[in-house]
Amino acid sequence: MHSAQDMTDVAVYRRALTYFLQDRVRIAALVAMIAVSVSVGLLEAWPLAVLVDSVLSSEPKGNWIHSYFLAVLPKDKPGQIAGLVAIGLGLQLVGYTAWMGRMMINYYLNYRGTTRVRFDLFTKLQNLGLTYHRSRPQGDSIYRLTTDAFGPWGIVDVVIGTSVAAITLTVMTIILFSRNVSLTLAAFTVAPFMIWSNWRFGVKIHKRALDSKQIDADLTAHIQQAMARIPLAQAFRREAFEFRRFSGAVGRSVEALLSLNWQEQLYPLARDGILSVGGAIILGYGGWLVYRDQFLVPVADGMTVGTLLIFIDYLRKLWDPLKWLSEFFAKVRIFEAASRRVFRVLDEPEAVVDSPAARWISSKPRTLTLERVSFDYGSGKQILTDVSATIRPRQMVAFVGASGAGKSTLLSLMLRFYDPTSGALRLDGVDFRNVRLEALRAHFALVAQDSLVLPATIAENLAYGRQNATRADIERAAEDAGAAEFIHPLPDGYETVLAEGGANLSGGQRQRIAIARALLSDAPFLVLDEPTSALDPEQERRLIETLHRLKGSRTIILVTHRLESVVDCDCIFVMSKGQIVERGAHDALISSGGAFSKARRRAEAAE
Ligand SMILES: Nc1ncnc2c1ncn2[C@@H]1O[C@H](COP(=O)(O)OP(=O)(O)OP(=O)(O)O)[C@@H](O)[C@H]1O
Repeated sequence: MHSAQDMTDVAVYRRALTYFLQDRVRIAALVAMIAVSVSVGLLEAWPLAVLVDSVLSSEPKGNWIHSYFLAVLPKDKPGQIAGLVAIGLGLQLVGYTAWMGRMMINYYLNYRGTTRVRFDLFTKLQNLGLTYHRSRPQGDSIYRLTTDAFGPWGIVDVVIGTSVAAITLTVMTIILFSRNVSLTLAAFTVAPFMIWSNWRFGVKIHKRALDSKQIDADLTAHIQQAMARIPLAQAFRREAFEFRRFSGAVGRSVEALLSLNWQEQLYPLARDGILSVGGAIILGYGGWLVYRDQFLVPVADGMTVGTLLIFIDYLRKLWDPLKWLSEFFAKVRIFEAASRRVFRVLDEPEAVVDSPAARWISSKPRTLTLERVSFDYGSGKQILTDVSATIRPRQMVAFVGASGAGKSTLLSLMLRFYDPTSGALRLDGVDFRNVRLEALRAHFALVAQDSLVLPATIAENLAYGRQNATRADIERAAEDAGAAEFIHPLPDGYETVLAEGGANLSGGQRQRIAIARALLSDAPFLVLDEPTSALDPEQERRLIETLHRLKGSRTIILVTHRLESVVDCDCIFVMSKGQIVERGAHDALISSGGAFSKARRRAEAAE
């Protein structure tokens, strides 16, 4: 399959259509509804024409269309009048029903198809690696999911609408020409102006509406960022600066809206102006033709009042199909661009994928081996170089080293957020790349540096990694992580709802929630990135005790700057510039007098 970048337009349309193929029956129903409502629209004016020309006239002047109406009407005049009223009402009723059916099927197809697009896109975004997500603002993915996802339906809708418009216009033109060629030509003198104004306003309004939407999205993002920056702005007295930025964004939004409103007001003005001129031409010229054919030089098949009424009605009905036709290219381009943005993400290669040979392995304590692992984030700058290590089941090990040494990067490889550029990570000798991703990740419970908490209850936060956890499990994990002591005094306890980003918790409390969440998961490896950075010495001591207690049941991999917390680890890996430069138990490292012992001495001196 071609990637979205080099897909031809037709290929994009075809791909858009695939999202609606399973609704073919409904698409057929939609086309049927459209056919009914268009036909009713074309017939609407005929009962009046029949009434004027064939029923009320002393000399009936109807044509073959009239004869169809008359065939179903009674022979007496009152009966014919009543019959035409009934037909008129019936047509209205059928027209409204078909219109309603058309709109409901349209909504249904739109929402169902767009939901499928969104499901695909959401799943893809979830599978795309951190390299993708970190290289783009979050707003980009949100925009694709919320707005661009409507692109494929937009294409289908425009293609159906334009095809119907072309057919309607053709039928209307044939009927008009069959009634009177010169009046049809006169009526069509306003068609170029209709096309021009539809094209001009259609494109402008559409573009301005999109601009305005984008500017509003920017404004929302701006407000979100400004709210998050309030403490910073207050601390650095930047309120006036923030206000200027905010008022600038609001100003742009107002300007965009005004510019859109202006075009929205001009459009009906232009439309009504053109229709009035067209109406005047038909009334003037058509009126004269009726006078000529009926009174001046009467002719059998001449212009009648009824036909004039049809012309006046059809003039208004020309507007919609011409609008569809004149806007086709502009509209389809916009939806095509939106669809391409969706397909581009769907075609994005996934950095980390299950290979066909990947197999399922059960989650249990296993030996983790790093075998000459090297890695760079794609910029060419080597972050890890030839890192080798073996971590046996139920060991507690620590990675220590200066900031930027590559410790967190190494943990990311353990969760297979990335694959190494060379070398391999193995579980019981099996290369990570040969294990199903889900099975692999089930081995690891991560406490990341940022201690992410969700805007949900504390209990839901803790059970995020283990849906079937009982209240007893949750409380035990909270107890072990030292979180229970601040949860219990809360009025709603475990049912307390946490604010977005955990704003109603201290940094240490957030960290303990994240630790409890990891403890609650069944994963045999507990991977902790700086778990004690926000804890006070007492809390840190208790957490280390908990980790020691867990040592017998799980493998613990700790990344820390707090060297006193690694004293009892089975092995300490000292990292520098992406390499392991020392390794061993605490006492052995101290007695070797290397980098670790120097750092430990410096830390003790600082205390
Ligand atoms: N997503 C990324 N893209 C590019 N470079 C990155 C990315 N994440 C980290 N780096 C770089 O990789 C190097 C190692 O970073 P890493 O976070 O692994 O170090 P660390 O030892 O965990 O540091 P700290 O102790 O401060 O957390 C740093 O130079 C950092 O700038």
